[in-house]
Amino acid sequence: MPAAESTPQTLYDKVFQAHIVDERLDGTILLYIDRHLVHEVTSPQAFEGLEVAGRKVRRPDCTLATTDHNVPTTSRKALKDIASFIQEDDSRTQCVTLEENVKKFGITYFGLSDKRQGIVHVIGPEQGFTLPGTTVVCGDSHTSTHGAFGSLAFGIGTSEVEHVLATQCLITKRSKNMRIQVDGELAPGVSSKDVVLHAIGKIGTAGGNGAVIEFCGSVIRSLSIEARMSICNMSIEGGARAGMVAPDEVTFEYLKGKPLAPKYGSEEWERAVAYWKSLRSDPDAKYDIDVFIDAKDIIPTVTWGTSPEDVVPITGVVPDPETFATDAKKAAGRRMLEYMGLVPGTPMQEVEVDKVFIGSCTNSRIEDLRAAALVVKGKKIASNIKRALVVPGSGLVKDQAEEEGLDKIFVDAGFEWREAGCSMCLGMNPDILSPKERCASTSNRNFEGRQGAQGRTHLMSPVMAAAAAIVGKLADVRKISQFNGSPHIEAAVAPESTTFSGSSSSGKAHPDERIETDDTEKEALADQPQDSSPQVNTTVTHNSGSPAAAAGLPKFTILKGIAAPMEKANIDTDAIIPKQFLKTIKRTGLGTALFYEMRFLEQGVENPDFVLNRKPYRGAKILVCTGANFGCGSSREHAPWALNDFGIKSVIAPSFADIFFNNSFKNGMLPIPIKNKEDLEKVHAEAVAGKEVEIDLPNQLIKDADGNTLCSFDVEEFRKHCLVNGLDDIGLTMQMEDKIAEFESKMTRETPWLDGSGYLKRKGAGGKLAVKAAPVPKTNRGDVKTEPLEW
Ligand SMILES: CC(C)[C@H](C(=O)O)[C@@H](O)C(=O)O
Ligand code: SF4
Repeated sequence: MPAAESTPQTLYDKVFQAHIVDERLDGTILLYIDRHLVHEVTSPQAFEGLEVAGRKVRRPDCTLATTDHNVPTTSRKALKDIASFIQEDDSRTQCVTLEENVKKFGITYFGLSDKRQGIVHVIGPEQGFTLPGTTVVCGDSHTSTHGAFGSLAFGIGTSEVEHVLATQCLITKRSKNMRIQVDGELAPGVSSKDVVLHAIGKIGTAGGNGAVIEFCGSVIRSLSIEARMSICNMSIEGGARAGMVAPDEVTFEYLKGKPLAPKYGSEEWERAVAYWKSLRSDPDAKYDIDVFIDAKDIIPTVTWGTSPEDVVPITGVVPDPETFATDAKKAAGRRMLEYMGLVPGTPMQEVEVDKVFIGSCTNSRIEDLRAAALVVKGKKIASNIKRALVVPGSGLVKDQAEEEGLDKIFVDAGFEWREAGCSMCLGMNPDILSPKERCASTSNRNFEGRQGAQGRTHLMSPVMAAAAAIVGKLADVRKISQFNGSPHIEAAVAPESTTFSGSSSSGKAHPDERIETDDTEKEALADQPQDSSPQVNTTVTHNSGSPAAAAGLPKFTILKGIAAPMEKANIDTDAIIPKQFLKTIKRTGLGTALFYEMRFLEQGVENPDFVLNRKPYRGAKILVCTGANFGCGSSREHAPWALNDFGIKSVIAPSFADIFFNNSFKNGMLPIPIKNKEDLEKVHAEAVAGKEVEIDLPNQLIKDADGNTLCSFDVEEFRKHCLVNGLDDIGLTMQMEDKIAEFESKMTRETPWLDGSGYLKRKGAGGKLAVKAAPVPKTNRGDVKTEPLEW
């Protein structure tokens, strides 16, 4: 177990410190990853990279895969295999490719015929795969969800997925410590979703940039694990790398009997709990940013705009952009209201709704469904509601809800009761909004086009979405339901069978308890696609000759070219590349989809006003954006791939979202944060004038077309070293094999419960793994053979 440090540490410091494999003088850290979740959207290119390089998955026992984003949520009664079940070609290809990859690389996989399939952030906790004090990653921004257990959990891009698959490590830096303390008591009808929406409204979508947020205070302590997950889930919407809650009795109680947690009552369980109890911030620990929220200031909250920070209490009105602080904010506000079809001053409760979506990794767990069912019970959805969907987060949640009779309550009220998946949260599957349709949604992002092109999303809690379905407008749930306290706290307890009409509750406390621990390995392996199985579409092949996979990273030294100006703040990765283009299994060819919604009018006609459609910006190599928080939202590496493919190799902006920033470097691109307004304005002016700009990375200078220096910039030494030399950091990390193996031996001694104690036993625990024997990379993605032993 990690030794106690003398200086007071935060929860984040403790977990981070315990996972350091190696640290360079410049603060670059090789961090060990305990748990890796994999889904079909962000993994195909990573597996392809492994294959091309002849690398293996280092820790199949610590890797868990499922399909969630692309899967239809219609009945699976007729399911034979995924290849025949998914109609849409690209969605099918991604899912089939994942099945091929899990088979090829020996990874535990929950497919559509497995009750444990579901949204990746629902199934990890449900299985006890997520444990306190662990590092958890996934190629998905909402990995922050798992921080509710006191784990350090964060989203990564596809290149990092490949890095973790190959090395079980990541190259990273320390984050800042941020604390959000919520004290007091939640008022009746106020959910944990309201807490997090309120917090994001307060700090803004860039408020947590570069930081890990620890949520604490009496309100957080009073919440169930599921309610804490909803809060940590949306830390990413507050710009943070991760969100964490210190593990406590509530956490331990949740983990009892989970298939992949240490066996309850065993000596290992006792050891684990003793360690988990040490994972709380020391009394004098210092935070870089402190935020206090009084619970009495939180009432049911909804969003009005197209960014999660655009929140308003349900009792409020649509804000007037003319009252906003700056011209840029006024302009952004006007655009949002136009997009959302809203008029300033309209009471929020007068806004009519077309569709209702209860689901997503934020709010699709059993307590969410129980809470929404309490509101809906015995009522009917309003006649203007075109569709109301309830999409459980996993097959096990669905089963549990059905045992409690919740499905009947929803169906009787007019809701559709669906199968597990991401569904209308981002509409990569058939569940989408039509243009201009307005949705009351329990998901986490209200970006333009998120739930369907031109769709209008209002974020809210499950009980508020249920109320909107009943009233037909955004509604204050407190007016139609009686609450004794926070809905989440009430719903944490399984109802008696009499509580819900039609319930046949068997008294089982939690969905996953239905799987006998002894059978877990058998069950997991039973769902692995078999070699002879017709469900693997053999027409899907890995193109090992793919130029993208084999081309390597070009060296970045001097970049000179046209710079395109942009002014908008919070340009999210959904805007950089919308969801319909994520269904590729390649890294290339995405340039045509770049800024798709802004760049093209209806029917693919170019928007003549969009900067990249104008001369000379069609050939831009650089983007200069004066708005902050560029690349926020999803972890999709498709965003830098699209920029790169278009020809843009560097983005200059006041600040960047963390995952986009990382992803850019992994593709040989240079994101340059320039905080100094005057400096940024000088570069922006050159861009507006349509002149060339020169970026000199070795000297860290930005110059005008005549070679005059406009400003200097900062870049981390290690990142610069990799860019200038075109280095493949996977190869560099693999040269650290001895240190990684030594670290793993230590972990096996100190935290043995993390060694794949569940479905797949670790092969050769404590020793060196197959990675040493892997053939020398065929790829030239970096000069791994000639570089010194340094990373
Ligand atoms: C597809 C994936 C990269 C993405 C994410 O990272 O968040 C998705 O889950 C989303 O919610 O936009
Ligand atoms: S945010 Fe939505 S799309 Fe992304 S993982 Fe969660 S449910 Fe899936």
